[in-house]
Amino acid sequence: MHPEAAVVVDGLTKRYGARTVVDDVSFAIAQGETFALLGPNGAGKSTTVEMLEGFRTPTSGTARVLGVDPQRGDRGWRSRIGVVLQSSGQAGVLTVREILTHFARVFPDARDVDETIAAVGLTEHAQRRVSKLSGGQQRRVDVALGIMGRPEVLFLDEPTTGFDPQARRAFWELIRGVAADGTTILLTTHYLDEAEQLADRAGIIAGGRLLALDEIGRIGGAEARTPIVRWSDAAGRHEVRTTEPASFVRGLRGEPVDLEIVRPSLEDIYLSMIGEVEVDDAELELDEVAA
Ligand SMILES: Nc1ncnc2c1ncn2[C@@H]1O[C@H](COP(=O)(O)OP(=O)(O)OP(=O)(O)O)[C@@H](O)[C@H]1O
Repeated sequence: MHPEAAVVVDGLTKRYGARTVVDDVSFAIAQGETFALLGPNGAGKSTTVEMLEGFRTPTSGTARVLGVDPQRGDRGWRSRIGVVLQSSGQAGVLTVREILTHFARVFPDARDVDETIAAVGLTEHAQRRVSKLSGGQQRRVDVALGIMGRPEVLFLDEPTTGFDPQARRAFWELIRGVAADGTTILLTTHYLDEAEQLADRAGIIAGGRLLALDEIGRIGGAEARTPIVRWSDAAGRHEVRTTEPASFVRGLRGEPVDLEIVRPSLEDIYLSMIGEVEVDDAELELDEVAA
């Protein structure tokens, strides 16, 4: 179906009892592509990623990573995959260099330990115990471990949670470098600017269902990105959506107060999509209560 794709997900579904947390999700990620999975808390992002990593068993549907069913991935397959889980469980008593040196031995073609430490900005802390690092610094250790084995496919589950803005930008640079080397990346994040900075394409998931799947600049379609003109006058605040904002503004009389032209951001589009699902779910719950 997608002979060249690094990741193929087809009808992937995960149920816990009567609850469907991933609901018939399908997408493919081409080799070398960076793909972002976006969605609110509890949407099913981590569950999807963990099925691709082979850590959870799908209820139905199929997943292939580098052509292999993750449930059947052997050590050879695993050495081609890099994983940064949502929550880390690093051995705190080891120093940054010790833990990376230890993991470097596991991979057939590991990166140089000190280069990797430098890439994640931890050179100054290389001799410190991981338990003594800040949350954001510990997260960088997780990222270092994820890229250590030069993976062909890298899974990053909320990699920059707890990073300060400077560290986040440094991380983006690092990931751009990893992507430029040809690595396929699946990223989950709550930071829409992070997705815009890094991803070629994105999927938006809510309530386990994939709501949108497109190039990052096209999510929501052209309609959703139509510019908005806002201004005030004696009658109040006005808002008009138009594909020709300049002509529209020229047609306004006098000097409109607080005039602005905005192009809806990915965040605006995302929030309106998620809002619709939440309204649907709320209606469903009300129906259930009424029934
Ligand atoms: N082992 C489990 N048993 C039952 N329900 C589970 C289990 N693991 C996850 N869930 C539920 O599945 C849903 C999806 O969880 P998941 O962690 O995939 O969401 P997420 O999109 O990654 O959210 P977040 O952004 O908060 O990390 C949640 O409602 C969660 O409570």
